[in-house]
Amino acid sequence: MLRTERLCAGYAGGIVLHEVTLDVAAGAVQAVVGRNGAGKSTLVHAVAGLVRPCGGRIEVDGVHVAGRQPHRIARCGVGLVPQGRRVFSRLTVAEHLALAAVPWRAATPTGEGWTVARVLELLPRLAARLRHRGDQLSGGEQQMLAIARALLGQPRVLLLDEPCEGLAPGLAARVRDLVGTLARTGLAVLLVEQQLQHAVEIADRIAVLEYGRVVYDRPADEARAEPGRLAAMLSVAAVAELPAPRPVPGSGPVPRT
Ligand SMILES: Nc1ncnc2c1ncn2[C@@H]1O[C@H](COP(=O)(O)OP(=O)(O)OP(=O)(O)O)[C@@H](O)[C@H]1O
Repeated sequence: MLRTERLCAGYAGGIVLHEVTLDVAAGAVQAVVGRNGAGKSTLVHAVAGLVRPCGGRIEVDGVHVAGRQPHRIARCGVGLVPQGRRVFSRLTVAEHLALAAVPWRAATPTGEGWTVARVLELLPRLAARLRHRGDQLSGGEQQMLAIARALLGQPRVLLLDEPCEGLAPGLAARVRDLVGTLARTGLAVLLVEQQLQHAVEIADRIAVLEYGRVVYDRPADEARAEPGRLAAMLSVAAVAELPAPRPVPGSGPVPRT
């Protein structure tokens, strides 16, 4: 669904991403972990069109999108949940959702488009906050709103830049559950995470970015079997073992978050 091939991107100060090749299948979560400044946000921004690539390819469902304007890439089915949520402090939840809704866009992989009603069914907490302004929401509610906004763009590829950053552990776990649930609707999810432990709970594959290069990219099961190697790559304290995948219901009703 999403493929970056030898993708290079950077800023006036120099190249940050060096020949990054990743494949994210529909229904799968590809986590990208790395230290501060490794280039994780640059990767997400390059895919979304916010940073112009200087080499390589970005394909969404086989269509080469690198270099297109962000709104055109969004129309190709790429949704971004940016780092720090970026909700508007003066707009209400209802106003955010109304602005984000694009019902004319192609349906999601399951054939069902995301409507405001469907999003609120998935995120009932937002339904109870419709009249609240962005600056009246908790961090977790803002994150839910940022995800809701991205879903209303009818993405087939969802880019999440550190969605659990700054959230209390319980809320962060709920966001991770939600990400797993969304992947199981058929979305291809590219999840940028600093916390290795968080990434392995929901990822199908784990890649490590080091100085803008992919130095590791394996199925999550293999990554879980070699926690020491990953910890060394990320220069984090040795982890005795990594958590098992979170059980995400594959069938039955969508859990409420
Ligand atoms: N707008 C920008 N202009 C110039 N340089 C930038 C810009 N944004 C990021 N950089 C630089 O690019 C490099 C990679 O930054 P990036 O934000 O992609 O890393 P990251 O892995 O997401 O880090 P973090 O985990 O701290 O968010 C850093 O050296 C950073 O200073």
